[in-house]
Amino acid sequence: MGPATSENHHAPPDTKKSGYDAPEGVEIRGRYDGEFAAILTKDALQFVADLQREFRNRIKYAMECRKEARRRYSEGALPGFDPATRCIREEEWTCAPVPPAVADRKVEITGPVERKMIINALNSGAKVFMADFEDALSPSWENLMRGQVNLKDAVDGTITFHDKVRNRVYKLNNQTAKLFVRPRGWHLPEAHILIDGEPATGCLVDFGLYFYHNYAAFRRIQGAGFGPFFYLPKMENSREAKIWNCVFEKAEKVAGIERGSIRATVLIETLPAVFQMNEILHELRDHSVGLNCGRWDYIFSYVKTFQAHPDRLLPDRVQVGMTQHFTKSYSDLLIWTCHRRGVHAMGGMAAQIPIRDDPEANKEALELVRKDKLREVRAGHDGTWAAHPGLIPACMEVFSDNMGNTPNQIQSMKREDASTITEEDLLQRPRGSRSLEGLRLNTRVGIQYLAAWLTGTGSVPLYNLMEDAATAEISRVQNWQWLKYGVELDGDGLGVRVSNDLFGKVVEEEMARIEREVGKEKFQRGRYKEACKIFARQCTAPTLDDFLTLNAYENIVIHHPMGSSPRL
Ligand SMILES: CC(=O)SCCNC(=O)CCNC(=O)[C@H](O)C(C)(C)COP(=O)(O)OP(=O)(O)OC[C@H]1O[C@@H](n2cnc3c(N)ncnc32)[C@H](O)[C@@H]1OP(=O)(O)O
Ligand SMILES: O=CC(=O)O
Ligand SMILES: [Mg+2]
Repeated sequence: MGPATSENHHAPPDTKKSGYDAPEGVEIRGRYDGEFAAILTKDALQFVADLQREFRNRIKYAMECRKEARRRYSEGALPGFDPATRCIREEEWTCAPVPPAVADRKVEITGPVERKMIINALNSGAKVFMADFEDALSPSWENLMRGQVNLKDAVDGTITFHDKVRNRVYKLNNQTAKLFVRPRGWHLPEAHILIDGEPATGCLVDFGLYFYHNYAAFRRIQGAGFGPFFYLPKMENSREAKIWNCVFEKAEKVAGIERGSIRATVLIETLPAVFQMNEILHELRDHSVGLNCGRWDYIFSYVKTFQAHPDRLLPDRVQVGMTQHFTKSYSDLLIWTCHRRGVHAMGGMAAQIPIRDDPEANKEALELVRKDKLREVRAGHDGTWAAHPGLIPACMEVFSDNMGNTPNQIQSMKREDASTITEEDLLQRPRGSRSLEGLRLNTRVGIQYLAAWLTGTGSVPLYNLMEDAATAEISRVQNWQWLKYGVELDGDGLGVRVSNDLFGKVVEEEMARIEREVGKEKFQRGRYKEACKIFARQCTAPTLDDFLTLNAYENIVIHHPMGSSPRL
């Protein structure tokens, strides 16, 4: 279901039509709901509009710079350290001290801003809950606005949920995880909110509404005078971090709270950003609580950055883990950089999740998670991510056993040995083989993920692994890369070359397999055919789409009143 199209994207605001009381120049095209109206107040929307108006040109310029960098990489240039910012990398400086409320971040659970999951995550025993508007959330109007309602109730401590089928009421424990919120990346628009006739920037909507409604309660209840806390995704350059820093400063000024109250952890999850870690921390030095190894988007970004480099093709997705030389170098350099600057170096997400119906497989999955966490804590990471509450005891045990009573390893694991890591280390080609089974799995996973995303679910269990937008991206771009360069699949001894014909056959067979696996009824009810069309188009596109979610976004936009869509 796509939006109806119209040329009328500079129409004046009409609050009578939308039902919302929007300020001058702001138009709401999303469905009216009384609960949403309590979030989309005139003052909150004015705050978002002020952010949009002040920063829109800088955001557009930053997105142009991304394109320009991509053009250079496609002409053969390699990403690397910027000679112009050498002094930032070489001089001694530190970020503002870590707020006591988040000194200990040994295990952080992540999940979409869904009501029951928020309660479960906050009660999970993790130190932090990263509430996600990005990789784990399908950004439909309903999900985004419900997410804001849920977060407000969570910060206020009043959130409850009644599971009518199981007659179970969920509410918060006395002790809960500290809340971090991850807004969308800079690239995603919010098509249901127009500001001066243009779709708003998605992350300014997520940040602005959440900050506006929650900063005071958060600082009182959660942050011990600091906060709110954020995770910032998918940045490529310190220029983008500087915009966030200015957004934070403006928000602090408007709210009348001390500069440096807001704190954020930046995900280093693009290849260009690994060369900018000092610069990113420097821009955010009064607002930083560290960096995080967003490994899945990082692998996706490796393919995207090298889309025109046939000598840098990825092996099967399952073979690209954190023990490859390029990913190990990235994690080691991140730890050294963060600890030198006095902030947390957070680990990332192992994709395994509990397997309920197979104790032996469950044991193996848990063992893989333990192994991954042991590698992280021994390397010097201060904490890690868990996708599921069932993994928290094991992750916590590994980190606690290896860190003793200290809340973090910022002082004890300096990792100065990592200072010798070079550009070559960070770019080294991943090793492994490619197989037809890899192509099949990418296809099966990509289509099923997209089908879930189109129906409003942004993170799903598939074949006993967590799949979200970042992991699905790897499936998509890997297929694209293999098709583009007609690679030979030699991993299973078949030696066939990937071609449009082969891919067409694989898509057909995998769709039949998906239908068998999910059942005819679910297959018919779901959006599998639509997902298949989008996924196949993305894999065979002559030029690589920047983001799966950006490309597919118009399929989840629903405007009210209908027939009045802006151009994205
Ligand atoms: C690359 C990245 O960006 S990683 C970060 C983004 N990705 C994520 O955050 C993924 C988060 N995890 C999830 O969404 C889910 O765990 C999935 C989709 C992987 C698995 O979901 P399911 O198979 O439905 O989980 P399962 O049925 O085992 O859930 C059991 C219980 O745990 C809860 N649960 C599962 N995962 C989470 C979570 N991450 N947070 C809170 N509660 C959770 C469920 O709500 C359910 O609760 P209930 O027993 O009260 O009903
Ligand atoms: O956001 C995390 C990632 O791995 O991507
Ligand atoms: Mg990510």
